[in-house]
Amino acid sequence: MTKHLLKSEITSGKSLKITGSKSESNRLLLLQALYPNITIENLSNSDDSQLMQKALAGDSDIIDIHHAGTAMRFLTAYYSIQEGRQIELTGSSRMKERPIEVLVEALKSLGADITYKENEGFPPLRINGTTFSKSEVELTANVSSQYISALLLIAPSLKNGLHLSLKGQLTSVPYIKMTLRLLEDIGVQTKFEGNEIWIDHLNDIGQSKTMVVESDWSSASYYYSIIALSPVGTQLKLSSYKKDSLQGDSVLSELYKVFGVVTTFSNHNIELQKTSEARLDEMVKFNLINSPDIAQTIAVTAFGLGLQCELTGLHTLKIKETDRLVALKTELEKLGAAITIDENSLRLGKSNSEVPNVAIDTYKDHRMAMAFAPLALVRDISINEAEVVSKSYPTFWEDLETLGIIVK
Ligand SMILES: O=C(O)C1=C[C@@H](OP(=O)(O)O)[C@@H](O)[C@H](O)C1
Ligand SMILES: C=C(OP(=O)(O)O)C(=O)O
Repeated sequence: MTKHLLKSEITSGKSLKITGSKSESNRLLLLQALYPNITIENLSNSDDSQLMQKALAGDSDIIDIHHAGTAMRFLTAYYSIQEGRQIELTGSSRMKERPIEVLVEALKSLGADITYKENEGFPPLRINGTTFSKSEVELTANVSSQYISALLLIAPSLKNGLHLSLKGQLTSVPYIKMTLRLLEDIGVQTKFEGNEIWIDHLNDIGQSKTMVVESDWSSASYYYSIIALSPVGTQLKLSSYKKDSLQGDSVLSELYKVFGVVTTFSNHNIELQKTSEARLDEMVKFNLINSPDIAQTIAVTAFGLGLQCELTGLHTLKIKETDRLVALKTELEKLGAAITIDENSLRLGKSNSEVPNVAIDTYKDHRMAMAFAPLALVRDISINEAEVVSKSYPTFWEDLETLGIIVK
């Protein structure tokens, strides 16, 4: 379905409650399956978290996790240690193109029994659950941090815990730290020094423990963009957020200052306010190696404001829901932007922003749809296959309408 967004202003002073973090939720769901005394509050209502929850609750021997990357990686590790259980883990056609070899080889070196059903190095996988014989593992850390988090999540269930040696440059480090913080919160001893991580065994977590998921910062990015593209003085409140976040994307509160957006934390809310115009002569430069999921939002904000920008640290973008570098270039160019990309970066030059009637293609990528929607603050814009947003944020379009954006 295509959504047509008419050029609109939002009503200042509104509040929205954003669903729980998909990353925290998927980690906690896996930990809950291993340690049933965990109760989760503010769980994400995203498709990805529902798929994860359904997989863990069922006893099917074929599990299809569709488009959910974290679920694919975390469940690969989980089923590897479910002794006696034999499953096939599969996903969407795009999932079958997203590499998983680094994780599978690491698990196999620990004793896992996993085979590739179609192409070497890619889902679908056949997993025969077993008991691991080893507790030391080495793996490449520059492809996806999800492989590392997957191993960390099952590590306390292993008889002797786990020692991981990470090779190469680490990518998406805040997601590794999020996993470690959640493990610590349920009572697991962890140590992360240089490129080495040690996780102790934990038999059970004792008394029941309630874990409250903070709302999703990646979802908040679209509102940072909306406020950045709004007139000075416009305000918006989002809940439930905290200053000491586990989510690396909370760096938004710093990064968006350059676009004139100031964040105030109070009482589990963040208030975003546009306080000044962004300077048109400034080239915005960010390295997003720690927060790859907000690259699309930032590129589109800069374009909407008529700013030039240079984003680096983007080498993981090409193996996400789509090749996000190519998708951004193609769609921003339709709007008149001057874009160059390479393996690791994107440069937005001076653009011709007078192009009328553009429909943005989303390539089955929720973040393509949501990143381009804020352009409705400065122009009419259509978004194709708009339903893709449900991967992480099912009520996105309704929430935009609540703010006053006209969506048809
Ligand atoms: O662990 C996680 O929850 C995630 C890690 C990141 O992936 P990479 O480590 O592959 O960059 C991020 O892009 C993804 O949306 C969620
Ligand atoms: C990359 C993402 O998710 P995943 O890797 O879990 O599919 C995302 O949500 O932007």
